[in-house]
Amino acid sequence: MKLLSIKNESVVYRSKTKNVLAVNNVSFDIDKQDSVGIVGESGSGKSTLALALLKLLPKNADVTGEVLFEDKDLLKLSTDEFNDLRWKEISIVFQKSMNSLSPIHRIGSQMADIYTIHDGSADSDEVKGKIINLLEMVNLPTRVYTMYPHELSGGMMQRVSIALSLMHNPKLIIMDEATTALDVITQGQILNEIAELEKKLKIARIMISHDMSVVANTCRKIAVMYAGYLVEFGLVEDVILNPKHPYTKGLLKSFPPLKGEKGELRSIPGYLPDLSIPHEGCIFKDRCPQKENICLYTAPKTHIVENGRKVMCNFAGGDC
Ligand SMILES: Nc1ncnc2c1ncn2[C@@H]1O[C@H](COP(=O)(O)OP(=O)(O)OP(=O)(O)O)[C@@H](O)[C@H]1O
Repeated sequence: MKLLSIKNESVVYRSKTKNVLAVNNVSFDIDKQDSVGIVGESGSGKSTLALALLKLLPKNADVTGEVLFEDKDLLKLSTDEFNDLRWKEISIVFQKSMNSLSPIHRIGSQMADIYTIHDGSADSDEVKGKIINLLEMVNLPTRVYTMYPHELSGGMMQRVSIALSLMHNPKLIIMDEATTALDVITQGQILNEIAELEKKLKIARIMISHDMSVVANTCRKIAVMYAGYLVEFGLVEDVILNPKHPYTKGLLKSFPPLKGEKGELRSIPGYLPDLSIPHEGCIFKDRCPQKENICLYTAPKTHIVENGRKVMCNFAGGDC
């Protein structure tokens, strides 16, 4: 059953000197309890896409399209209507979410304050019980309740951020590079915990990551973004085992393989194009090892190939 449907979402950052088309006509759906990882190199529009869903973009960003969450178009909600929904229905964890906490107040009291903003009816014992339960859920000891932010390690801090995001039982959680800054062991532990919590709490997840292997190991579907476009979307096993877009193929070669022999890693030559300059033909043409003349002048359509998989390439074939 569909939870979120992103339809033709575009985001332009406007300034006096230029307009940056950071997200270009992106569409995909997320089912209830589904998990979608968004990958792509730095500057490809991953965070902009996700922040637009939560109305967290700066004022110079113009968002168009539709974002249907259940039946509500998030882009049309008033600020009050949206504030009601944020944390209760959709929440987000950033790489450094904990930086927004006060260094001079204990974790427990800050979590309680955040809890009561959205549910003023709960009494203080009830709130404390709920918070200690949340801390346990993310494998933190009860003593964290009385600790200050500076007393926690990076992994503990991200666990507190995850506990905060789960506070009001959201249906969707967005993780924007939430475990990137952690060491590999802590990252692995937290990702496993998240997978278990999702099953238990029936939550869907959007996971933004530079790291293909993190997405491959923790998500059911993958969305590959390049220069603001969704160039490939599908089930992780389909996309990883049989990538169809040349950018996805390049991206996969630049990460160690998940299984089997470790081959030579190759980065994709060239750079992202300047997103403030209109382009002709395929956006990936300057870096594409498979380009043909058609790619120089014809913008590729998004083809639907199999299992709801989408590929935006002139040579993807299938129905469009
Ligand atoms: N506030 C802003 N004003 C103008 N341009 C912006 C703004 N924020 C982002 N951009 C531009 O939008 C494009 C997409 O940026 P975005 O941060 O969404 O990419 P990303 O894939 O999430 O990158 P990263 O992985 O580095 O976070 C980039 O060209 C970026 O320079």
